[in-house]
Amino acid sequence: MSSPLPPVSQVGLRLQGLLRSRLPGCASSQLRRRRSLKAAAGISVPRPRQRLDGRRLRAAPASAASPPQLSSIQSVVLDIEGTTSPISFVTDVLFPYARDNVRKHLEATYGTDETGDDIALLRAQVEQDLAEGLAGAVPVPPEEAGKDAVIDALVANVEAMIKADRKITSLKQLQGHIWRTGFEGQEIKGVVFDDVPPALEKWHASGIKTYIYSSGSREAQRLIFGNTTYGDLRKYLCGFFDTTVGTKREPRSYYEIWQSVGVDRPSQILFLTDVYQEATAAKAAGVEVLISIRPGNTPLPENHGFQTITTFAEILT
Ligand SMILES: CSCCC(=O)C(=O)COP(=O)(O)O
Repeated sequence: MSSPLPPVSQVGLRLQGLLRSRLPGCASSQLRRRRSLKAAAGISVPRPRQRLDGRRLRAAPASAASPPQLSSIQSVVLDIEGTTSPISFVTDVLFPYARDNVRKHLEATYGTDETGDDIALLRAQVEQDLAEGLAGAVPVPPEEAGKDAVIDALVANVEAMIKADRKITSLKQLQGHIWRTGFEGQEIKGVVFDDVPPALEKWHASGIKTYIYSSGSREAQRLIFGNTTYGDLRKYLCGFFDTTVGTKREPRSYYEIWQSVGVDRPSQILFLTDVYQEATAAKAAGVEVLISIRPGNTPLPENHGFQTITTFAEILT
């Protein structure tokens, strides 16, 4: 499963000589085949946009100390918090919204299948936390104790989980459902850095497939990218991965993503993250990694050994 990365000096940001006959975005080879069949039958097929040529793919000279090469990248996988979006958007907007609305959400949706699933996942997590003696875990009484007692206990657990910034599926799934109300009511807008939309658009146009891998649930990811201050960016994205594929600090998760993305080698995937442990896990799985340095991010360990970027514009021009 692992394939060693080239030395940092050889890893770079120039996406040169990328797939010569790519269709824009997420089009599969099956779609490519359908296009050529239709073309052969004389049916008019919209032409994919011209691939980027070498000149347009040159790395931005200003920010890259030594112009880098990532000549075989076919897919880009993006972390959200600290990479596509400011950490403050997550910690100062999303998390408080979930904390402030968890009780209201549970009260309004108690008895629905969706919330029943959310509660079952939370119960299982709390039982595990209690068995491990985790601080902040509160027993959740059985349903017979009544809706109010169950909700009181759930709210206490969820508040503790949010405070501890736990990246667990049970919390993330519920948060996504709470955020949905905020996005639908336009109380929340997805925030991405200015350089993200143009990069997504250019990668899409050049046939590079871009995916999101976040601890936030896939539904939450779709809400964020579907409702950004730049509009709906989902048209540039080919898929979403969350903790159901595994946690972001385990190499196995990146192996699973590689299998789903479907490229020949993990080294054809570029993962961008701000978290050193995630970068290390991805690298161990043979995936190429760049670390994102954004305002407000946690400083990296000294001698971390990864190449860094401060804007996606360093990966394209
Ligand atoms: C779907 S975005 C919400 C972000 C979130 O809940 C989170 O914990 C951030 O995780 P990431 O893996 O994007 O750093």
